[in-house]
Amino acid sequence: MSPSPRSILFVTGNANKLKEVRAILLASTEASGAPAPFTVESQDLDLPEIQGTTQEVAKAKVSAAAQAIGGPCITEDTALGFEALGGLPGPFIKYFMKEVGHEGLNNMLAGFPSKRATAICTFAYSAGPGSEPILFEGRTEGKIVPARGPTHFGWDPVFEPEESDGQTYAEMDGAEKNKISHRYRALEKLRKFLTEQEA
Ligand SMILES: O=c1nc[nH]c2c1ncn2[C@H]1C[C@H](O)[C@@H](COP(=O)(O)OP(=O)(O)OP(=O)(O)O)O1
Ligand SMILES: [Mg+2]
Repeated sequence: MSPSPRSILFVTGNANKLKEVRAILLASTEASGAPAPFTVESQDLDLPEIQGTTQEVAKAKVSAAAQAIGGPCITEDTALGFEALGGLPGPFIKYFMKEVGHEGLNNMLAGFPSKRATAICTFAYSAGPGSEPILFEGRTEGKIVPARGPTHFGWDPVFEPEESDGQTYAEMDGAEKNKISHRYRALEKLRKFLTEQEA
């Protein structure tokens, strides 16, 4: 009989992230044929998010989460960087989305020849309060386009990945997005780390 998998606490207030993380882990487990190395439980905490690089933001967030929880946990930060703007908005994309929306993100690039953008996902793992966070990063290259597709999840309608045959993330089937997404690529690294830790 296989032991029940360890449960990892994912501190996030974003239900779409949690849904994608669970779907990606399920698909990886099915593909490998091995039992799930871990399951994901979630808790929503209102954590301060500092200014800085994606790595600095991710480390500070998971450290605050581990402190608040008093134990091991993971967090995830998503950034969207525009080539023409030297990587901005980057980790500040949430505030840009809220204030200027899909149209504003497009207008920000008017006058720049390059519409290239990189979606960056950074998972951070902390073994507990005071321990040094470990980061797992995934990137997907694409471009910013006028919004197309359902508007359920953030900037999905304005991001067209290079590997998508001309569809935006929002137009893609969820399972297809999860095969090439920034989140998938970062989560694969985290999954390998946690699987090796178990062994
Ligand atoms: O795959 C994605 N496709 C489209 N939009 C996305 C995606 N992933 C995050 N997003 C949005 C949500 C938020 O507007 C910003 C990231 O901000 P970020 O701080 O990482 O997320 P959050 O505050 O919603 O949740 P959390 O409690 O985990 O910090 O980009
Ligand atoms: Mg956040």
